[in-house]
Formats: sequence, structure tokens, C-alpha cells
Amino acid sequence: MDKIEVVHKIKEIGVVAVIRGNNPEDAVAMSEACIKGGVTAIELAFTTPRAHEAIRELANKYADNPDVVIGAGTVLDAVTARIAILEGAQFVVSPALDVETIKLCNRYRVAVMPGTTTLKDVVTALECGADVVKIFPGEVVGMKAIKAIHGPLPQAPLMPTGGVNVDNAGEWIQLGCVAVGAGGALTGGGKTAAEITETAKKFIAAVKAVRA
Ligand SMILES: O=C(O)C(=O)C[C@H](O)[C@H](O)COP(=O)(O)O
Repeated sequence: MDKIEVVHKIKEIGVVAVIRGNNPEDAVAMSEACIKGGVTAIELAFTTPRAHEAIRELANKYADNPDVVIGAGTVLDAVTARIAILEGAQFVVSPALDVETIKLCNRYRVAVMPGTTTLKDVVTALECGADVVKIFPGEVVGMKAIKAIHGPLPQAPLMPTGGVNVDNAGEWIQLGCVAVGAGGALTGGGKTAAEITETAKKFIAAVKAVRA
């Protein structure tokens, strides 16, 4: 899938699941539970030991499914981005802005979503060719900042991550964010697979409700 379609799909879904597992098997199981609930944009964080194995498994499994996009998260440097891309990651997300990571992703035409906290970082991310600009930590930067950033930069496709939950996901979207990233609220707290699926459905419903 070309990266234009990947970015389009992420925006259409509106919620990116940040998956942190104790091992690849755990990460795959959480991802499958999210996909079952409709959150079909999956960001496998590199904090998971052998995260690349989970990326490989899911990227292979869903290679022919245009509704599912598999990406990598917590990508701190270009080396990690390259590993993720070789395993089949269709998008790369970073918690902080790293220009070399953005360059590498653009070299291989893979969607890249660097994390930013300041307006200056948002501008740098756009100038370097970010496809979506992650706002991290969303709960610290805050909703007021989204409006403020969109004043001078209405073209910035923003995706807050960190502290996003079912209750506030719709508000972020209403503020003009193209998508939200959700970790703990979606998969944390020792949820069973069934509970993750139910939560994923609620996230999707929250986003749909404000877009309708
Ligand atoms: O790993 C990265 O690249 C991140 O920066 C993602 C953060 O871990 C998420 O923001 C999770 O946050 P919660 O949804 O509050 O759990």
C-alpha cells in the first residue's frame, strides 16, 4: 500500500492503538483484540522486547487487507526505523522529533509521524516531511494548544497521544486533530482481550460520533 493510502487510512480510522507488550506474543494478542474492535491502525512500540517479531507477524498476516495498517512506535532513531520498515511497518511513530528518522522514512516512502511538544517542533516536522505530527504528551500539551497551533498552522495534521481515552477522544477530533493515539486507556490495566475489543469499539464510536 502506498504511504498516501496508509496515511488516508489512519485518518479514516481516527484512532491508532499504541501496543506495549511484555513479549511479541502478548503484543500480537493485544493488537488482534484492537483490530477485532475496529481500531485497525496498530502501532507496535519498540519498548516491547523483540518488537520487530510482532511487526513481522502482523504485517505478513494483514499484507493483503487494506483495512489494517501495521506500524512501529517508540522509534527513537533511524536504525530502529529501518528495522521496522524491513519487517513490514507501514508507518513509523516517534515520541520525539528526530530529523534522521524522518529522512530515512521518506527515503523509503514510509509514512512518518514524529512526536512534538512545541510549535517550533511542529514546524520542523512539517518542513522535514512528516505525514502526521504527533503531539506528545497530549495531556500535558493540552487541548488549548491544538487551537493555538492551528492558528498559524491550520495545515498541520495533528495526532495527540498520551492521556487520550474514550471520554476525550471525540474532543480532540472535534478540535481538528486528524487522529488520536491511545495506549493505556485502550490496552492497559490488565484488560482481557474481550475488554480491549469492547474498548476499541467505544473509541471508534466516540470518533464517529463527532465526525457524523
Ligand atoms: O511510544 C511512543 O512513541 C509514545 O510516545 C507513545 C506513548 O507511550 C503513548 O502516548 C501512550 O500513552 P497513553 O495512551 O497515555 O498510555
